[in-house]
Amino acid sequence: MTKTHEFSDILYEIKGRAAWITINRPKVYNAFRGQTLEELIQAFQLTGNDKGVSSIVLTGSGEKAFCTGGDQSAHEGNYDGRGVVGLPIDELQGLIRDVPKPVIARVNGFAIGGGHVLVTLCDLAIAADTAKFGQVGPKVGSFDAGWGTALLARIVGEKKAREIWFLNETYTAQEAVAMGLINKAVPLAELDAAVTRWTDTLAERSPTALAFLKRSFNADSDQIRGISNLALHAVKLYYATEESKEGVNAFNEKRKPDFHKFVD
Ligand SMILES: CC(C)(COP(=O)(O)OP(=O)(O)OC[C@H]1O[C@@H](n2cnc3c(N)ncnc32)[C@H](O)[C@@H]1OP(=O)(O)O)[C@@H](O)C(=O)NCCC(=O)NCCSC(=O)c1cc(O)c2ccccc2c1O
Repeated sequence: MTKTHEFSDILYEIKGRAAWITINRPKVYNAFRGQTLEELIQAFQLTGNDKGVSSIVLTGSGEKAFCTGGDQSAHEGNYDGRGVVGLPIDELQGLIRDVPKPVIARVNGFAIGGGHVLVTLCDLAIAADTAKFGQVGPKVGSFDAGWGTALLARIVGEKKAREIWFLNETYTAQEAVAMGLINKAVPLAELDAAVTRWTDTLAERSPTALAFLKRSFNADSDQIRGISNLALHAVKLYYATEESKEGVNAFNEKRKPDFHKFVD
């Protein structure tokens, strides 16, 4: 059975025992603005309370992007919504951790910036072999530290995590499997079938056992929440600087940033 709910920036569908949450802003490569995060938060709350749902699939619409993080066209010193930096991103990230059901990232294209952090936070991740992964913070005047750095380091190792954040290269789906960031890469045409195999399997498992297992994994890394919170307030201060604004402006003007004129 497929049930749907009405949103503007996302799609929310129940397929069998799985909730599929799709960021639906393909023109900006599924970047999120304040409204997108409000809707994602609502959708995760809906699924959390739905006893008929065994697992949650988070994805992006189209074939270009899973999610490219904050919408840079809605970023003027701060983003356009509520919360510390104009995005209630800490609430969404907390919900992905706290919802007592496995969350699967279905990575259909670029997972960049805040989109990369979402993949890091999801319990499982499966990607099309065309997907690309990477961090851009120091290129665009931002950083999403805490879950984005410390949890990433637990997953891929310290050296790799530092490489990802400092050099801002993009990585293929195969490379993401090799570093442990995602579980599996499959041809794009087989992505939905592969995700559905996992959601069908999860639907056969004991929901209570899954919930306790998720909580047990979380308990071991939950102090990272404090680092994330601290970093979010640090980013707010950073966004007020000309150095950060140079990164956002350069991305929107499609040019290379020149950060050194602000720090030399
Ligand atoms: C994803 C890319 C590597 C793709 O590059 P490519 O060259 O293939 O394509 P284009 O660059 O031309 O992009 C196509 C098209 O999409 C638009 N677009 C892509 N990403 C965004 C975006 N994030 N916001 C707005 N628009 C976007 C692009 O402008 C093009 O539109 P046209 O109309 O010209 O066709 C590359 O696009 C890329 O690197 N994108 C990422 C850009 C980025 O800066 N992302 C935000 C990083 S910061 C962040 O995500 C973030 C989020 C948080 O929630 C935080 C919370 C707390 C602290 C920090 C946070 C934070 O840093």
